[in-house]
Amino acid sequence: MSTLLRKPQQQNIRPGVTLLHEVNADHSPLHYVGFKMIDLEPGALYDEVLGRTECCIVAVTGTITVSDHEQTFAGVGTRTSVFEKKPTDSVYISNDRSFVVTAETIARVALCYSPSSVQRPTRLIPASENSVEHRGKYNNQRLVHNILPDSDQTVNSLLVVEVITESANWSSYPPHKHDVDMLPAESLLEETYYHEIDPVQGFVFQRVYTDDRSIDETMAVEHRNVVIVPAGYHPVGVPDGYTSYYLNVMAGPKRIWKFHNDPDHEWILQR
Ligand SMILES: O=C(O)C[C@@H](O)[C@H](O)C(=O)CO
Repeated sequence: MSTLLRKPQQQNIRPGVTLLHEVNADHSPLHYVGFKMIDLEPGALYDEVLGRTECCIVAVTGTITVSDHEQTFAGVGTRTSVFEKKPTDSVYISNDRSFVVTAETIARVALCYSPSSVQRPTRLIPASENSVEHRGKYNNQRLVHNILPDSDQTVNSLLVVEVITESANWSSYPPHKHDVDMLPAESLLEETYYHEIDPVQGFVFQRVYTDDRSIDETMAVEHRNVVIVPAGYHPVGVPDGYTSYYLNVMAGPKRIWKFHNDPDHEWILQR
């Protein structure tokens, strides 16, 4: 049985609010990354008091209002499906603040957390600020929406990115890792993958493995599953006929994404 694959739970935590995933230091091997996925009915309300963690609230689908009790952002969210392949809006809330999310429509909301002690301003991250990249060639093509890339210096630890991989393509490939704090060669970043698949009965494969194979899990990942990457390489393969979406949350001791390709497979890039 996999220790890194999480299936969605259906826990009703407030009226109209369903918790699908909760990944934190109590329930996972991760120390720097926390993650929740919640589904909201129209009008439903989710609130939270942040301790020593910062939070990026991603309107994955639907439209929400987000308030930190000082500023309120209405109409947050741009799409009804992640497979519309356009960026969405997010809101950054710093540590030692509280927030409330209210659903204007049916909504899927990702809450991405990392430990933080220095307060930063609350910030709307509009879809228009996401840099969009088309990466890879041959059967290695994917579309990337950078929500909080390492070039954005307005937050303390969090890195957040969305990736859409077309049918019969690979992403996070050739396999790369970022699990050693050895800059400038490599940074240490833990990571979570929240997956969606179109159509929903599909699956993708994700392997998480280290050089010494102390971690080596190959998972059949279904719609709305989460994969935890405490360390190691973490490529994703998408079967023919299906499109993959995932939302990555990364954090570590230093806020820089410096990865190391698996030397056995780096030749892929030379073609
Ligand atoms: O380029 C990709 O295929 C996406 C990955 O880089 C993904 O965001 C990741 O693995 C981050 O470490």
